[in-house]
Parts: sequence; C-alpha cells; structure tokens
Amino acid sequence: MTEKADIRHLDLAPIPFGTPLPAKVSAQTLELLLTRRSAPAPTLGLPAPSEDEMEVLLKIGFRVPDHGKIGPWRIVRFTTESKARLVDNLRALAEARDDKAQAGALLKLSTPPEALLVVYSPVQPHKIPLWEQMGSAFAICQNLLIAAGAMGYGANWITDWYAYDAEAKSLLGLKDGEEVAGFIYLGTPSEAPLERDRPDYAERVSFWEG
Ligand SMILES: Cc1cc2nc3c(=O)[nH]c(=O)nc-3n(C[C@H](O)[C@H](O)[C@H](O)COP(=O)(O)O)c2cc1C
Repeated sequence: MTEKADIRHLDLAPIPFGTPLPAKVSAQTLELLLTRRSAPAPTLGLPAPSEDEMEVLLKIGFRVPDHGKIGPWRIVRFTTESKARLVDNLRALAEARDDKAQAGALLKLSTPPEALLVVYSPVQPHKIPLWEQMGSAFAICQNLLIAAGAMGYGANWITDWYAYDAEAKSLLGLKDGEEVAGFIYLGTPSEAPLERDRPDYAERVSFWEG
C-alpha cells in the first residue's frame, strides 16, 4: 500500500473560538471506519509520515473530546535515532535483570521506522474524574489510528512492559503520576492486514429494559 492522501489543501490554521463548524458529510469516512484495521507493528516500514503529514496527524490527534478542557495529555515523538537509543536503554535494563522475556519484547519497538508516544498526565486531583481524563487520552490514540489510515499509512497502538515498569517509565521521561496511554507506531505496511474477529453486534447492543 503506497498511495497517500494529498494533504496540501488542508487548512491547519487555528479555528477561532465560536466559529460555526457545519457537519462535513463523508461517505468515504464511513467506509474507512467500517473497514479500519490496525497494521501489525512488524509490517510497518518506510516511508513514515513526513513532517507535514505528522503535523496533520498530531492536530487531528488533539481534536478529541476533553471534559473540562483540561488537556490531560501530551505527546512525545521519537525519531528512528531516538527510538534506537530508547531500545538500547530498555535492553540494558532488561539484561541487568536477566529478563529474557522483557528483552525479547523489545523486538516490536525496534522494528518500525517511527513511533509516537502518547502519554496522559492525570496528575492533578481534579473535579474531572481520572477515568474521563484517561478516556480523552485514549481517544487521541484512536484519532491517530484513523487519521493515519485515511492518509495512507498503517498504525498500531500498543503498550508493553515498558509502559508500566517504573524504571522504564523513568527512561521514557514520564513525570510523577503520568501513565502511557499508548505507543502509536506509524509507517507504510508491507502487506494489507487481515480481518480479525469482531464482536457480535447483537450480543453487545441492547435496549434498556428498566
Ligand atoms: C491501550 C491498548 C494497548 C494495547 N497494547 C497492545 C500490545 O501491547 N500488544 C498487542 O499486540 N496489541 C495491543 N493492543 C491491541 C492492538 O492495538 C489492536 O487492538 C489489535 O491489534 C487489533 O486492532 P484493530 O482492531 O485496530 O485492527 C492494545 C490496544 C489498546 C487499546
């Protein structure tokens, strides 16, 4: 899959507060969402999104519901080089622990060309429940997957031991109280992902009978 969307006409200027935003009807978007799939990280190669494309992705990423407008999230970017350094540091950590499973799990992190790290920061006790702050951060991850797909890239949202391990979190630069919402891998898939099992609609949707 090498075809990419033409993003040159997109207007990225901030939209003034209060500007009316009429709905944009798009059957193509519906089609995209009906067949959306993550691309397994190991299939993601070059080209990765360009700087211009990345700007579009990030701006779409941040356009998520956010109760209280508190922005309980930040995104840290990795280049191929900084990601390689991260992998080296994590490998050293795993080897110091003699943890082969942890070392092996780094393969995924070392394969694709570029990753975005999405971190949520629900540090401040706030009247907006933590659960909702986390939901907003997860919505960023999902927006990134959708936008990457629409642009002609593949994306994969993962976590792993290094998203939860205290020393690894410190290497990643997380502040106290911050958690990783997801690592978003981006690249061009070498093959089309295959459909996976999907939940049964009738099993998951019901009318309230109270
Ligand atoms: C928060 C979160 C963390 C995830 N972490 C992993 C992971 O570490 N490894 C993995 O194989 N899949 C992980 N997944 C699942 C994949 O991102 C994805 O759901 C799965 O590959 C199927 O994706 P699709 O329904 O978008 O095609 C995670 C999903 C979420 C929401």
